[in-house]
Amino acid sequence: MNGHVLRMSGVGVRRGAAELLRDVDWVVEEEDRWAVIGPNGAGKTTLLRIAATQLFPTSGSVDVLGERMGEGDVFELRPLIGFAGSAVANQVPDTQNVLDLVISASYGYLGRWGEEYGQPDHDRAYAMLGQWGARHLADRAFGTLSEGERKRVLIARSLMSDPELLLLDEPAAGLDLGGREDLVRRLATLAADIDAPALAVVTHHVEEIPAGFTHGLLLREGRVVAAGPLEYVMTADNLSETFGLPLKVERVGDRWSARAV
Ligand SMILES: Nc1ncnc2c1ncn2[C@@H]1O[C@H](COP(=O)(O)OP(=O)(O)OP(=O)(O)O)[C@@H](O)[C@H]1O
Repeated sequence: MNGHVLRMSGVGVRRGAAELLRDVDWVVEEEDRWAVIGPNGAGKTTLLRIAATQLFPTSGSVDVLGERMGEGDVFELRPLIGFAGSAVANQVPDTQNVLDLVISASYGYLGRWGEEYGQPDHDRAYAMLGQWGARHLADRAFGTLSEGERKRVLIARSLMSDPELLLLDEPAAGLDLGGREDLVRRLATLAADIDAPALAVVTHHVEEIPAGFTHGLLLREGRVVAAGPLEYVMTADNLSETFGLPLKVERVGDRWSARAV
């Protein structure tokens, strides 16, 4: 696997005249925990969908878990890549049972289609739901869950197959303050687990970067403003350029905050 979980070189995505991503280089190693930060429309979801092998770039090369995209069978890779976000949530029928949604992820499916699962699968699905504070939701229909409950169920689902790369697209979006802090704390616990997969979490807000995250990638209008260890990337200059306004950035303990000056 050359030590890299993910390597993008010169990646671009074009749709008509629009350049969604431009010349993106990004290397994720096994032990990395990345925050991908940028304003609305910066290309964050597009970037994550490429990493999840759901979208093929127009230019450049992508290696995921040792496979060059376009050369191997992506269906074999998919159970090794956990992916949660609104792109996944939007595909889940409202009537989908939560336990079935989680358990079926071990085979890369989105919901149950009559296949049989053993006791170990059930035990792991309950364990994953428990780890994300959602065990009590196992028998509910997905459409009846609150936004925060959906987020936690989808993260539990994304970990079901014991992936080597976990991609979370705006896991804290739409959560109230308590819900956000609970989620950020759970993500910090995951980040501290040496057996956890490589992580990449998309957010608009530096306040949502969990403790223990190691790297940051700042995106603006499809291009990388800065990428690397958080302490080097999270400067006022870099974040001001990323969001297009003068910002003051502070590190408060193991968390970050930013506000306009
Ligand atoms: N098929 C398409 N044709 C043209 N433009 C597109 C297409 N798909 C996406 N875009 C544009 O590409 C840009 C990047 O979209 P993307 O969803 O990756 O951004 P994002 O950083 O995740 O945004 P947000 O934070 O608002 O979710 C947006 O301006 C979007 O409108």
